Parts: sequence; C-alpha cells; structure tokens
Amino acid sequence: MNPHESGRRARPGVFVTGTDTDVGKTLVSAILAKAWGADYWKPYQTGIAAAAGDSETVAALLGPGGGHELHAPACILRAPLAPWAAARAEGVALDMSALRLPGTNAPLVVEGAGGLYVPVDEHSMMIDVPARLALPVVLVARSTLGTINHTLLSLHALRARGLPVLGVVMNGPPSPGNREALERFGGVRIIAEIPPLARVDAAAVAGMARRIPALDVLMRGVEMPDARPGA
Ligand SMILES: Nc1ncnc2c1ncn2[C@@H]1O[C@H](COP(=O)(O)OP(=O)(O)OP(=O)(O)O)[C@@H](O)[C@H]1O
Ligand SMILES: C[C@H](N)[C@H](N)CCCCCC(=O)O
Ligand SMILES: [Mg+2]
Repeated sequence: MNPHESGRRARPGVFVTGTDTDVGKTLVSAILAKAWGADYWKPYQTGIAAAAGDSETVAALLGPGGGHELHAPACILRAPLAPWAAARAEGVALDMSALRLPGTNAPLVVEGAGGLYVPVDEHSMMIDVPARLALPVVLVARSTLGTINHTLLSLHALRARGLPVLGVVMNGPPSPGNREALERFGGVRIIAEIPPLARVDAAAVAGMARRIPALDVLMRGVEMPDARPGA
C-alpha cells in the first residue's frame, strides 16, 4: 500500500536500521535521541555475552539529564547472532506478534539489530518491526566504498514494504561522490554525515546532535499505513 493512502499521521518516532551490523546504528540513535529529546528502545538485544547492551551504550552517550527514558528490551539474548539464531541457541522461540511499543509521550528512537533482512522469529524479519509498529525509518549507511549497493538494496526493500524513509545517515569519512550517488539513485535525503570521531562520548554526541534537522521537519508530509499486527 502507498503510505500516503491511509491518511494516518505517523507517530513521533523512528526506527533506526542499518545496511549491516556494526554500521553505527547505536551511535546515530544516541545522536537522534539527543537532538530530539527522545526516548530510546532496542526491542531485540542480542550479544550480551560479548558486549554491553546498546541501551547502556546509549545511556552513556546521552549523559546525565535530558529526561530521556531508556525502555527495557522486549528480549535480551546472549549470543552475538540474529535474534532468531540467538533465541534458538537458548532454546526459546520468539514471537513478533507479541511486540508492543513502550508507553511514552516523548518521541521514540527504536533501534533494530543488524540490517533489515535479519530473521527475528520463524515468520518475521527485522523489516517487519517498523511495519508492525508503524514507524518511519532512518537508514544508517557506511560512507565508504560498497555503500552504494548496500544502501540502494536496503531502500528498495523498505519501499517494496511500503515503509516511509525519512532519510539516510552516512557514517564515516565524508564521501561527496557516494553522497551524490545515494541522493541520485536512491532518491533519498541525506539527513547527516557523521565523520570518524576521535572519541565516541557524550560531548561528541551532543556536537553531532546540533547538525540533525528537527523531527517535525523530517516527518513533514509523512503518513504511515496502519500498523499491521499480523506483520
Ligand atoms: N563515526 C564514528 N566514529 C568513531 N567510531 C564509530 C563511529 N561510528 C561507529 N563507531 C564505533 O563503531 C562501533 C559500531 O558502532 P555501533 O555500535 O553504533 O553499530 P551498530 O550498527 O549499532 O551495531 P549493532 O548491529 O550491533 O547494533 C562502535 O564501537 C562505535 O563506537
Ligand atoms: C550481535 C550483533 N552486534 C547484532 N546485534 C546482531 C547482528 C545480526 C546480523 C545477522 C546477519 O546479518 O548475518
Ligand atoms: Mg547497535
């Protein structure tokens, strides 16, 4: 369905996905939450056997104050794998049909795990999360060689699913050529370019947040299809 057909305004929140794991979604989520005074939620957290959860990282990157609420994940799994595989390793079965947005009146930044076609349960992939929750998408992409193919494929998948895309955040050394290619062939707005940061900390996040457009500017004209509980 064309997202403009239903006439329903999108809620003030975004789903942050990436062209890959480790591409910078957590850093960008912290920057967006800082810029918008938003809450943060990582519904599917895997890999806690090997590293801190992304909520803890975002809490540190936001620093004290600001009133951001970090909502508890719907599921926390040990293995550094896709949710479907990490759940299977623990002998549990996930069911995305039980997923509900946390209650909040603040804007909400929701971070996926890995990229869009990462399996979550026997029937669903990460791309089904923003469809279920009726959230428009911010796509985080590397700035470097190889990003054109990965980013255009991700945009194609989002559009085929009828999901509004607010834009792309390019992460890494500035590449005007790649930016032009994504704008031209992806027909997408580049929301921001995040250069390599000498220190990934609260001060750097606050500095980058000043470069982010207001959420209502990005959301202008964006309408969502109804949430699809069966998605
Ligand atoms: N612009 C940057 N400058 C310096 N370090 C960065 C930058 N972007 C990301 N990193 C670092 O790269 C690593 C991966 O980034 P991040 O955790 O944000 O990826 P992710 O996409 O959220 O991964 P996951 O799929 O596990 O959630 C982190 O250690 C992060 O601090
Ligand atoms: C553990 C890791 N950091 C992510 N949270 C999960 C990434 C799953 C990627 C699966 C894949 O695309 O092959
Ligand atoms: Mg992350």
